[in-house]
Amino acid sequence: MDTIFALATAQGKAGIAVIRISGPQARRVVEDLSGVQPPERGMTLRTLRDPDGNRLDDALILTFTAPASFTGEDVAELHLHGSTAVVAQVLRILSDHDALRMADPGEFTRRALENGKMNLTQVEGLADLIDSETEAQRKQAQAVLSGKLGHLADRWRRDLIRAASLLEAVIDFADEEVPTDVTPEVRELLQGVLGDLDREVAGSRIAERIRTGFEVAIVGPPNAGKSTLLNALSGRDAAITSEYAGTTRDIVEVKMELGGLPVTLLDTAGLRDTGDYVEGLGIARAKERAARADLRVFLSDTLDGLDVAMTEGDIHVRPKADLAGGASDGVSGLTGQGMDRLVDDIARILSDRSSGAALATRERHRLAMSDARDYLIAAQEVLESGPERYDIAAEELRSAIRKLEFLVGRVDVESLLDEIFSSFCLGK
Ligand SMILES: Nc1nc2c(ncn2[C@@H]2O[C@H](COP(=O)(O)OP(=O)(O)OP(=O)(O)O)[C@@H](O)[C@H]2O)c(=O)[nH]1
Ligand SMILES: [K+]
Ligand SMILES: [Mg+2]
Repeated sequence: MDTIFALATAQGKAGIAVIRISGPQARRVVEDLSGVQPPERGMTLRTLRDPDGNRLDDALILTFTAPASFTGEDVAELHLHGSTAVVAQVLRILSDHDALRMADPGEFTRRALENGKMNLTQVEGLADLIDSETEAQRKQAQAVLSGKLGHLADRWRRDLIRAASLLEAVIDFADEEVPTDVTPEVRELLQGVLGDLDREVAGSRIAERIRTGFEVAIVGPPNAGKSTLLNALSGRDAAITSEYAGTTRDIVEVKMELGGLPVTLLDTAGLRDTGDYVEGLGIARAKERAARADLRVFLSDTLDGLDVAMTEGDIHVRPKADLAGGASDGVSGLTGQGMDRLVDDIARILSDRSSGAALATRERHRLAMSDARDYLIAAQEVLESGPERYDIAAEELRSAIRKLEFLVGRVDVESLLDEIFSSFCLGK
């Protein structure tokens, strides 16, 4: 096994930079750099030198011994002064060391997976945690990282293995008197797992949304003040505004955090009949994206003639509240009137929906679980036609079990790994 190294902290100037080294030669490398054998496990302050004895930096060195480390291998961390020059020089010296090579993206985590330190869903949770930008994303990623989805899948798997072995026992008795009727217990086990799977599959789209962000589209007629509102909500001049109707054509997207949730706000072209070819293209885009968005904010006096359907949970708010006087319940991007309430409304609607979020946060999870569910439903049907067909029911159960094993990465994962790890950055 190669010993690998990489900068674990972000590129650029900082108080501290951490270089991580993992593999059988980790301690030897530290000894070469510091001139002293590091403790098996612990922390020391040492001066690092290049092979010619030139001082590189004073570093805090952390050492871990296999298997009690992140990767499950011997690991050393060099906590350096976070100067780009120091980091560049130490990385250069490490590259020249014959026992080392630079890690591939995600390689530390891949080793952790291969050494059984985490399962596949936890790896995904870790990637999400590193990417998380909002409170909801952080909490969701930490739940996945803590192994909750994996534990759930393991419980389902145990129950299904129990059900399959009950059926197998009857099959083995084929020509003799069957000791007991196993159907009730198998039925109960299948129902329990199916109920859980239904709930997880149902909540997985919302969970996926928390991971990737909710889309909120602002729609309305031209000159309603959509772009002005987007700018006010995002606190920057993201979209062009003007008194000319038909200013916005392309969709303008702004990512922001609303009530702890990740939201991408969409500004869209004003909806109207137009003879202008390019404006017409913009309006077609507006309609298409608005229809796909998770939530629409209709900024308009009337909903008539907009040609975008208002669905349950959407918001309708009157524009230019400042012109209507203080009593208006509308919103004004120009003065800020009504904006707090609009933000609260959006956040409340999205967080109500988020309460049903599953632990499954990816399409991969959803597909594995709904496949498992299909096999279980098939098994249920076959089960009711009696012991003669138990062998078929057992086969369906085994297929369901394989899907759950796929979910946590017990089987058939090689093809998945490259895809998952390629999304990691270097040093993770
Ligand atoms: N009084 C008042 N004027 C506003 C308000 N919001 C926007 N305006 C003005 O209305 C005009 C149109 O604003 P925009 O933000 O460009 O409107 P829009 O809905 O994006 O327009 P299109 O992109 O053309 O569809 C500009 O002159 C804005 O300054 C508001 O809340 N109150
Ligand atoms: K305009
Ligand atoms: Mg606009």
